[in-house]
Parts: sequence; C-alpha cells; structure tokens
Amino acid sequence: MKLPETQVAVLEAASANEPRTVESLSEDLDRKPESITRAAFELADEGLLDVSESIDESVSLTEEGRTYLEDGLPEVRLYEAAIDAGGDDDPVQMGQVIGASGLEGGAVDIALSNFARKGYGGIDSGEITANPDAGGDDPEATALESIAGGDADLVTEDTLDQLERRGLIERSERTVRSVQLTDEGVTALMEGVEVAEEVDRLTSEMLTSGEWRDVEFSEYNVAADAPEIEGGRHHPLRSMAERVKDVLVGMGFSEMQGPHADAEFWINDCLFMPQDHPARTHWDQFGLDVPPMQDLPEDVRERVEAAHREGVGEDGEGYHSPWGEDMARQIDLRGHTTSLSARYLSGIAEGDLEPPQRFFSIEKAYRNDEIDSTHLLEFFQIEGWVMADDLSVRDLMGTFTEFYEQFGITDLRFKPTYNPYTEPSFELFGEHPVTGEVVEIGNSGIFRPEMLEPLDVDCDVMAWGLALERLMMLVTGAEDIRDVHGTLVDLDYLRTEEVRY
Ligand SMILES: N[C@@H](Cc1ccccc1)C(=O)O
Repeated sequence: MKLPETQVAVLEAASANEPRTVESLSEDLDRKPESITRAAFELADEGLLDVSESIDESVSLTEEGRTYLEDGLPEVRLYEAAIDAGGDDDPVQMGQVIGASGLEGGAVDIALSNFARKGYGGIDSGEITANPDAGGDDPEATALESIAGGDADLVTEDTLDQLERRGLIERSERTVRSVQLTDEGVTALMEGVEVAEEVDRLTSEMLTSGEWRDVEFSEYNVAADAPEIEGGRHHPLRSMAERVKDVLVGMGFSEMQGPHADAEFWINDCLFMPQDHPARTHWDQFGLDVPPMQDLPEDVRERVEAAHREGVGEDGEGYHSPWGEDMARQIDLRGHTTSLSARYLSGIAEGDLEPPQRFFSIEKAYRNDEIDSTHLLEFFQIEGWVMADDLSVRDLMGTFTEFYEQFGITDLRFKPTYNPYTEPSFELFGEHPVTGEVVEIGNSGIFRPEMLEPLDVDCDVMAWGLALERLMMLVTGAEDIRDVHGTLVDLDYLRTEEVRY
C-alpha cells in the first residue's frame, strides 16, 4: 500500500494496544500537531486508525492566586494576626490586627469577607475575635499549593469552584485526540506500506516542468486544527481617523500638513498668545533643545510683533507684554495643531487663499498633561477651519452638528469659553454612552482680528480643535483612553476590535 509520507509515519508510530495522543506523536515525529491530526483523520477515513477525543481540563493559578500562594491567603493572615494578638481569648481592636497582618488596600476587604465566610471568627463594632478551633489547614490554601505543584486532581470540585469564583485560578478545556491502530491498520503494516509522492501545494516549477501531471495532491481537511494567524491590521484609532477624514473630505475640506516640532511663532505667537502667557511655560508644552527656527517670513513676523505690542485696529491695545524673537524661534513639540492653521492662513503653506476655503488635519499634538483616564501625553487633534466672507456662531454650530451626526452623536452641548485667539469661543461636550457623563470633546471659535490681520486674512475664519480619542470614546463606549491607545492596550482588543463604519 502507498500512502503519503506523514500518514506512513503516523501509522508506524501508532500502536494497536494503547492510544497515543497527537501531542506525543507530534513530538516523536517532529511534525506539527496539525499535520499529525490531518494524517490521523485521513487514516481513519481509510479505516486504518481509530481517532478518539477527550476533553482535558487544565487548572492554573492567576496572578492573584500566585500572590496568595507566596504570601498566604489574606483571611489566613488576618486570622493568624488575630490569634497572635490574643483574639482567641478577648476581642481585639481591628485596626491593630490589620496593621499586624500587613494587609493593605483591597486585600483587607477580601480578608474580612472570607474570614467571616470560613468561620474564622467574628467582627463586631470594630473589634475582632478569632475562633480558636478554626486553625489548621485551610483547604483553599492547600488547594493553591496542589495546583501550583501540578496536582489539581487532588482538589475537590467545590474548592475549585470557590477558587474560580475568587478569581484565584483559571480553568481551561482542550480537546485531546488519540489514535490507535485498527485491525486493518495492523494488517496493512504487516503487508508493508510505502511512501507515495504527494504534494500539498502547486508550485510554478511544477507547472512549467509538467511534473504536476504525475504527482498526487493531498486533500484539504477543513476541519483540521490549524494555528491561529494574526494578520496585520490598522489600529482602531487609526481606522477612526480614516473615517473622520472621509467625513471631512465629504464635507468639502482639504487636508493640511506640517511639522510636529515647530517654532513657537506658529504655535503661539501667530495665535496672539502673549509670550508671558502661562500656557507657554514648559509645563504643558514640550520644548526641544535644538537650534532655533531660521526661516520665519519677515513681513508676517513684523505684523505679529506689532499686534502683540500695539494691538490691531483703532481700539487695539495689544498686550504691551515683552515680545522677543528668540522665543518666537524656539522649537517645541506642538501643543495643538492650530500651528498648521496659522501656517496655512499666513500663505506660507499653499500661497494666499481666497474665500471660501475649508481645511482640516487629523494629527498628533503633544502636552505635558497628567496621565489619567481621559488624558495622554499625546493625542490626535481634529483641527479644522472655514474661511468665508460672513461667518457666525450659527455656522460653527451647524458644522459641528452635521459632523458629529455622522458618528451618531446628536446631543452636542456648547459652553462659552476663552481662547486668546478666538472671540467668541465655545467648548463642545457630548454624553458618554456608558457612564452618562458629559465629556469635553473639543474647543472652537471665530478667529480674532488680532490673529487674522497679521496673517493678512481679511475675511472671517471659524475654527476648532476636536479630540479624536474623545470621539472614539463616545463612539465605542470606552471608558478609559488607555484602553484604546498607548502601551497598556490589550492586544486582543487590537486584534479583534470590529471596524466601525
Ligand atoms: N487650539 C485649541 C483648539 C482650537 C482651535 C481653533 C480655534 C479654537 C480652538 C485647543 O487645542 O484646544
């Protein structure tokens, strides 16, 4: 009889007297379990082998379980501390016993609830008593040791259930396949089996040489186990950015581009932010230790300086605050992408622009913020502006309503705010779908003449900076930004998050 190579190997390694697992064959024959499984099923189809399946349950300690294995269960530590303090004779102060036990934080609550459940003693008005008869081996502690030592079968089902409820162990099931020779298989082996030339994929060489005519092709077994393959894919936040881009392009906007590290001139000075403005100290903007920006357009620089010193228009006052070129040329990581808007409005990016114009960017901004559930040190800002002859706050609100509707967000709220470069200014808020909390999602306004005139723009410009991550939180219901973006994100989330469209 002629059989493909792997089938011959499996047949020869299988025994008629005792089942052998696919894993052990895979090790002995140095072939992948999935090819052994495939060969085994093919041999079973031929009647040469029996394949049997059983479920193997494995138990392992979770991180918390391992901690308790080392340090002792919290309730046992509490009990021991209570006994040491004489709690088996008279009630003792709880604070004192907890202190002596060395338990801290959440472990204290865990200790107290299990202490009561296990009848280790009583707790009453801040005092604790220990039941002297309760000492001895704690079955859960013993079970943790057995499981760690690979003897999970010594542990009773009840204890396993209890440990699983406490989150101290993880149980997983897996199918174990074993093979055994049938009588027909034994006969075939005695009569002799040979390796047949069989291929599992067609190559271009086979096609050109004509060899494909003479070989035998193995059949596909779509039921065979195969390793999971994680293909590359876009980060969910990147997909969200792409979607926002599509929406804005659909609304007639063009994309802006520009440097992440830029002169403070474009980040702050053009935005009529005085050089002694608190946001310019390095507390929330990252300054870079690099040579200053050389090429600032001289005419724009002069007009910006004049706006800062004397103001703009007849009633202009300016800040009269110190203004120096050194600071304007200093390079920072941009704290907002409004630096791009300043570059585009000034004409240095695309030349002079005639109204109407619409521009956007979805790019990173960097701030030295305190990291928490809604802040990272860098985030994606959805920057945008519209230039036209006559714009009002209604246009701004209408644009936001239309934009956010495309993401199913219809309950926008607006709150007046202050920006040095816009008047009036509005913050935007949306409701978080899970927590119901009202979350800030952006900031906006109509650029002031003190910003526009030095940039030589003589019509209206409304503008905004929205946070992509916050939009993502409202769309996905994520409650912590760190679950979506950054080093703490769960890989499974990145692999399996559905594409939202
Ligand atoms: N630069 C502002 C956003 C903004 C842009 C344009 C106009 C008004 C506000 C921020 O980072 O919060």
